[in-house]
Amino acid sequence: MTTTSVIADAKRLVVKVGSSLVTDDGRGLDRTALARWAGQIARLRELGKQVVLVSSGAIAEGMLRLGWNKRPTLIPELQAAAAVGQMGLAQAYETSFSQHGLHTAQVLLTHDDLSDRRRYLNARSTLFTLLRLGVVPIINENDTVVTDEIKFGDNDTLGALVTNLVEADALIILTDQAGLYSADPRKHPDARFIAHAAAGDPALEAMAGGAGSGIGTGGMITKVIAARRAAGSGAHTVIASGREPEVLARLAGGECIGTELRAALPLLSARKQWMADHLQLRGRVTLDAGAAKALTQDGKSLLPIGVTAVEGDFERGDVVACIDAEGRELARGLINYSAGDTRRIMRQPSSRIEAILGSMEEPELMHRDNLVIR
Ligand SMILES: Nc1ncnc2c1ncn2[C@@H]1O[C@H](COP(=O)(O)OP(=O)(O)O)[C@@H](O)[C@H]1O
Ligand SMILES: N[C@@H](CCC(=O)OP(=O)(O)O)C(=O)O
Repeated sequence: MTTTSVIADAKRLVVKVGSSLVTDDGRGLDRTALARWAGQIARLRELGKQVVLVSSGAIAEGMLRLGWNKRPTLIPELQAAAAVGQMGLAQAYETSFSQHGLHTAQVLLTHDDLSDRRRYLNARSTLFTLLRLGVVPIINENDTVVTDEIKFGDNDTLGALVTNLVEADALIILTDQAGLYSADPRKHPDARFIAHAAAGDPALEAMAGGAGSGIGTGGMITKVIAARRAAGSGAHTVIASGREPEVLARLAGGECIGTELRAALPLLSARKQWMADHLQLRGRVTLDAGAAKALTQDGKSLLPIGVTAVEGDFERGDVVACIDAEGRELARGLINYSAGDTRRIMRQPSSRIEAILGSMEEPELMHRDNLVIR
C-alpha cells in the first residue's frame, strides 16, 4: 500500500477544477472558491512546481450575466453564454492570482487545435514558454466555436489531453466527491471508497457513473477515462475533493487524499501519444496471424504481405486501424499507401511493390515508429 502521494515528487502538474466547484450552485462563479484555488496554486509554485489550471465555469457565469435562470438547450445560446462568461472567469482568476504576484494566461482549446499536428506543437511550445516565464496558464474549452462532433464537452477529457500535451507528471482532478467509489455515492450511500488503483484498470470504468448534480458534465466516468489517457504519457491521476482544506498543498506534502490512479500502462512517445489521442480513423486493414504477431509481440512494422483486406477510402499519411480476423483492433498508425494502392499490394512481398505500382514509397505499409499498439 502506498503511503506517500504521487504528487509529492511531481514537478509539473495539471489541476482541473470542475463546474461543481467553481460555480455557485450553477449560478455564476463562486469567487471565494476561485481565490482559494489561486492561493493553493501559488503555494505549489513556491514549492517549485509548475502548474497548469484547467477550469470550467464560463457557461454558468455567462448565464448569470445574461440573467438566464435556466441552462439553455440551444447550442448558439450556450456558446453565447460561454463567450460572455469566459470574460468573468478570466477576470476573476487574474484578480485572485495577482494578489500572489502571479500572472495568468487564458488558453482556449478545441479538438481541432490538438488534432492538427502543427497547431498541437504550437500550443505546446506556447504553454512551455508560459511555464518557463512563471505564468499560470488557465485553460478551458473554446466553447464558442465547437460543434457537437468536435466537442470535448467535459473538462476531464481536456485535462487529460493537456496533461499529455505538456508532459505533466500528474493530473489532479478536483470535484465534489472525496474521490472514486465502487458506485455513485449519491445513489448508493454504502458504496466503497477506492483509495488506490491502476489507471486504465477496466474494472474502474464499470464502477464510475455519469454526473450526479446537474451542474457538472461527464461525472466520474470521464475522470476514470481521463486517468487512463493521462497514463499513456506516464502521468498519474489523483481524483479528490476540492472542498478538502488545503488539498493541493497537502497532496504536495505527500499526504494521500482522494483516489490515486497510478500510471501502469507502457509509456508512449509524445508523438505516439498525440496519434493515439487526436487522430481520426480513416480506414481499417485486416491482418493475418503472422502480421498480427509481428506487430503486437515482436515490435515489427506492418508489411503489405500480411494484409488480407482493406476498408475505407484513405490517403497516404492517414490514420488506419489494424484489425485481426475477428475485427478486434490491434493497433493504429499512419499508413504509407492510399487505400487503392494498399488493395493492389496487399498479400504481396515488398519486393513486388515497384512492379505493381510503378514506384515504391516505402517497403513498409506502416512503419513501427508510426504505430500505436492498442
Ligand atoms: N463511482 C462514483 N464515485 C464517485 N462519484 C460518482 C461515481 N459515479 C458517478 N459519480 C458522480 O460524479 C459526480 C462528479 O462529476 P461531475 O458532476 O461531472 O463534477 P465536476 O464538475 O467536478 O466534473 C459526483 O457528484 C457523483 O454524483
Ligand atoms: N467549458 C464549460 C465547462 C465544461 C464542464 O462543465 O466540464 P466539467 O467541469 O468536467 O463538468 C464551461 O466553462 O462552462
